[in-house]
Amino acid sequence: MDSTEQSLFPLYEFAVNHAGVGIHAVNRSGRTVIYNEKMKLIEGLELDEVGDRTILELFNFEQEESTLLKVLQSGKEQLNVKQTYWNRKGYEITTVNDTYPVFLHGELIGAVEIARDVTALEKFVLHPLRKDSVPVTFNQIVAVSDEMKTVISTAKKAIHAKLPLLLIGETGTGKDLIAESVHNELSPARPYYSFDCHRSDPAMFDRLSEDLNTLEAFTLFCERIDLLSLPLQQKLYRVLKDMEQDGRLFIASIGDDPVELIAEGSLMKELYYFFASFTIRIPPLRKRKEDIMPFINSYLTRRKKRFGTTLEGVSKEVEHLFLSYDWPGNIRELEFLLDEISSMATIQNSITYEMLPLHFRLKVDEMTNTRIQAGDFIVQPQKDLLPLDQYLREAEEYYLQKAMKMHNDNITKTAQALGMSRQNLQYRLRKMKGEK
Ligand SMILES: Nc1ncnc2c1ncn2[C@@H]1O[C@H](COP(=O)(O)OP(=O)(O)OP(=O)(O)O)[C@@H](O)[C@H]1O
Repeated sequence: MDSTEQSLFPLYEFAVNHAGVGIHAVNRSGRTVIYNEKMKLIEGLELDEVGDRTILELFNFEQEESTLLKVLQSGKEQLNVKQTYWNRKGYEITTVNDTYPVFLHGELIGAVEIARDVTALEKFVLHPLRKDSVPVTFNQIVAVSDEMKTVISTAKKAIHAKLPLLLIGETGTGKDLIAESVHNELSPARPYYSFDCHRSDPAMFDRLSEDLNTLEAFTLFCERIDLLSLPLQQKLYRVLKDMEQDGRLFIASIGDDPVELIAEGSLMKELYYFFASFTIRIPPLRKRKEDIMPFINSYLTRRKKRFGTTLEGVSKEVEHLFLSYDWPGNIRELEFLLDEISSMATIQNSITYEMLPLHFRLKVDEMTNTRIQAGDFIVQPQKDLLPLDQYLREAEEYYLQKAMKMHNDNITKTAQALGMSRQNLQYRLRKMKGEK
């Protein structure tokens, strides 16, 4: 390297450190070599913490979740990947990342990730009812399907019983809304505490008991207790046991079947029993598609009232797509999509296919093009052969879908039948749905 190039280094360094996007570069073996100021802010780390660690040591990533590692392994760029994860301080972060492999003389020497922080934006768009600062009540919950009607009527029974309540459901199914509605129906005047287990550290448990023990009556909602480590679950259990008394209502939520969570060691049995006097299972949206259109109508009406937008409905084609799609992120995913569409709409009355964001169109196109049939795997002289990779991928997808169906979508049983770990099966299913 000549001295002119060397003299440019301080300029490069300055530019990298003052860039408005996070920049993280790793070398061929995954060790961090560049980590700029903005990345430090996004990920809540100090530079000396980054030191000489690999990214797997730095974050609570599963190996397959890190885009930097994926790019190092594949040598292919990954653009516009949305990633939500928890950094080492336990804060939830959402970024949109572009990750590139870097080659020198044709040889891969590392990878660079450029991250835009959208955490604040996500939080804002993901809680529109709270955005309106209207206290959440059962009236705001869309419940047209029989399944959701049962959820609401059971929640109302739990209010009368005044017993702890456990809400079980995938992410985005509305557990938070139900907890808040229960509280507001029972006694809106008393304090409501929502304790976000994703983001808590041991010190927060001491604060929780200090703050709450001074109060006679309150509602405490512990959100996603299954995301706490077992030692912190034990700590929470002890804090809660000390707090139990009349006038205090405890609600918790978990993201998966409790029997499975206990069996795999992610949920402490005693903590489960503490909350399980009443349990309510909120089915995923794909199992109650009757709620999709009513939710869209209620969303558009609310938006029209608030922002004077013109959108009033969706075209037949879009309705058909929405009803065929599986909504792995449940109502939250649908709401997020509607936020995206309505913020781009100008004078339209109806959401048409052309107004759907590209990422969603790609997902549904893939879904409609790849309904794989058993016959697709029969080798016939009149049919072109598929490349082996594609054939194996499609065969795997077909086989997993069948296996899941045979076991009523139960991950543990399907994984057992297929002789693989639950995590491995979940990873393959996520990959199949196109989630990163
Ligand atoms: N039945 C519903 N009616 C109206 N809005 C809903 C309904 N279900 C969910 N939502 C909306 O979807 C979003 C996600 O809901 P919520 O935060 O309650 O999900 P959650 O099950 O608690 O998810 P997580 O487990 O990720 O915390 C919220 O913005 C809420 O407004």
